[in-house]
Amino acid sequence: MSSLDHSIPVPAISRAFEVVESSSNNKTATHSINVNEDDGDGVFLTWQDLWVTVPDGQKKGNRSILQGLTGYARPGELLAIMGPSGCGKSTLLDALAGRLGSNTRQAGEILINGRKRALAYGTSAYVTQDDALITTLTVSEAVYYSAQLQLPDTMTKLQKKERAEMTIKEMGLQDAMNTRIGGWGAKGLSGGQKRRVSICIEMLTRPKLLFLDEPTSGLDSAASYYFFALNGFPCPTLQNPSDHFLKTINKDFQEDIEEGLAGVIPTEEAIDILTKSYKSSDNYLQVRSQVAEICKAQDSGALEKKSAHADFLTQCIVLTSRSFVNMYRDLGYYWFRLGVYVLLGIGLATVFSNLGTDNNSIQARGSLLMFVASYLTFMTIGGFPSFVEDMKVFERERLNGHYGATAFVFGNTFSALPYLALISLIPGAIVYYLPGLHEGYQHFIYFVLLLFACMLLVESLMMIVASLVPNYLTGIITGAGIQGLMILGGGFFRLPNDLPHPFWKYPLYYIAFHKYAYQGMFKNEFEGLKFDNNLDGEQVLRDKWQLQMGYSKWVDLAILFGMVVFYRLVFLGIIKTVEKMKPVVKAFMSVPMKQTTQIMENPCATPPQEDKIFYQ
Ligand SMILES: Nc1ncnc2c1ncn2[C@@H]1O[C@H](COP(=O)(O)OP(=O)(O)OP(=O)(O)O)[C@@H](O)[C@H]1O
Repeated sequence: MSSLDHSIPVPAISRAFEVVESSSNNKTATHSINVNEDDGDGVFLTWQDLWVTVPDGQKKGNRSILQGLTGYARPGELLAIMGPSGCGKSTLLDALAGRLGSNTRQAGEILINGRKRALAYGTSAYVTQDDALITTLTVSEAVYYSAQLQLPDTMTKLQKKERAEMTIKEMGLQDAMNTRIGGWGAKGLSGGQKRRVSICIEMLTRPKLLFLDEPTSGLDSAASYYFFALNGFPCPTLQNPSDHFLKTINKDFQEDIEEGLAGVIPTEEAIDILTKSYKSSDNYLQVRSQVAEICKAQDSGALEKKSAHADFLTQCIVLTSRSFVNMYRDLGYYWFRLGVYVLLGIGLATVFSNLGTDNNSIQARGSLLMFVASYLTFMTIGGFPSFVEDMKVFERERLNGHYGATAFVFGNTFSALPYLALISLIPGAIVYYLPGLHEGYQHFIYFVLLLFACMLLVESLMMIVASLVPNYLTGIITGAGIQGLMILGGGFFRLPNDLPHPFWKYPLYYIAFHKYAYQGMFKNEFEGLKFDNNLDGEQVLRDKWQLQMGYSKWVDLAILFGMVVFYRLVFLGIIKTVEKMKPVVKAFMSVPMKQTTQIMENPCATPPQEDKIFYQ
């Protein structure tokens, strides 16, 4: 049996509890590290004199979040970290898991089995505070899709399904298996159940080391009880020990506490007493000697390399299928847009009814086509919130190494194609046939293909925006702003020869996809048409719309599809670059601490050692 099997159910997270060391701020923490039972090749994690600082915007120096922490976690143990909000629990967990933000500086030593090394895929897993889950999936779907992605292809589909079901049961979620996770606007699982789904997904590979940021837990802390009692802060009878300890060291509500909750000693003083006492206690010495012992004993300890996850093709297929189901169930992704497009199509058809072939119809046809190529495609930004949600799930799964960025881009692109085809075809047919645009099914097919390419392009553009600005409001404004500029420079509102040369003509007119969309649509519409006074369509294209007539409408369409590929590659490039740059920025930021200005929050804190190595 895998070592993990003993520690799966969530209640186990709150059963064992040990404070290894309080920080120099004297704040213990509530997050947990679950280290699995030793089966001979378990993971020993030690950290010594761990410092993390961030730039302090106001004081132009650095602010220490963690100050000289030392501790250890052994296989088969569950370690919970407690403390008031904002004291640095997540930061400690991030530092131990090698996930600190790029603006942080880290010093100290974090060792795995006595050595500085990165954890191989499947050896550790991290469950963050936010449950970034696909809300439209049921529990069993979410876990099974994840099993297909994470588990190697040497396992059959049935085995993966069994592993998923077993893990769901181990997490006590069997009654909610067919319940959708739910989110905004659609209640599904409770907050605690969502946490368990997140944990369940990370348990699938049976990691040896599990980092849990705020699992639901009540704490049992006999050890800490005596820690505190000896220093003059005994836990009153009938009071939850963990509540008492947190109240004692919580500076945020100091006044209330001083008014009688914790006695007469001010919080700062209490923290000071506890810090000094801890630093001179046997416990502290024991922790340090334990760390030294572990490092010595495990110095040559090999870390088993876990088997690989599903191969690239499986990842692409599973991600496409998962994304397809999500898009189908998420009304905001395409269905709502389809409804609005149909209404707009009917609106356009009535405004531009009976176009005819008189000279007035030239302007009317141009305006109708421009509206379709610009405004209908512009509305694709309505799907932005769904893209952002997708990106959040991707980021979580990517950080945990579930699959590669290329597979994600592949899945996201291919799952969207059928929906985009549908929302191009149905409203496209209404807009095309009701007003009476150029007769002939070949013209209609071209029109729909071009609309499809434009929709795909705007989606690709918005994915790029989502990867750079993962915030609904700023993302939508950014996307709208970029498209607004492109529409202006596309050669309709100001004809190509009249566009001011700097910026608008060179380069914007040639970069904006609207140029190719207008040109393709206009050629498709006007070529072959005859208007009153024997005016032919080609003449209109050349003289009125100032189009470049040296190449066919199919070239415009090909350029648009080429742009789609280019945009998607840019999207992939951004994701990969951000991933690659993060460790570089982190390494750059991780300069020895003595070179930085310390803003010491606690006078008892010992300064960090200059020659410590930084953990990645
Ligand atoms: N990358 C960062 N840049 C700037 N400040 C940071 C960064 N990471 C953490 N902090 C700050 O460090 C402090 C500790 O944050 P952290 O999230 O570790 O606290 P926490 O104990 O986990 O809190 P909570 O229990 O509320 O989640 C906070 O004041 C936070 O604003």
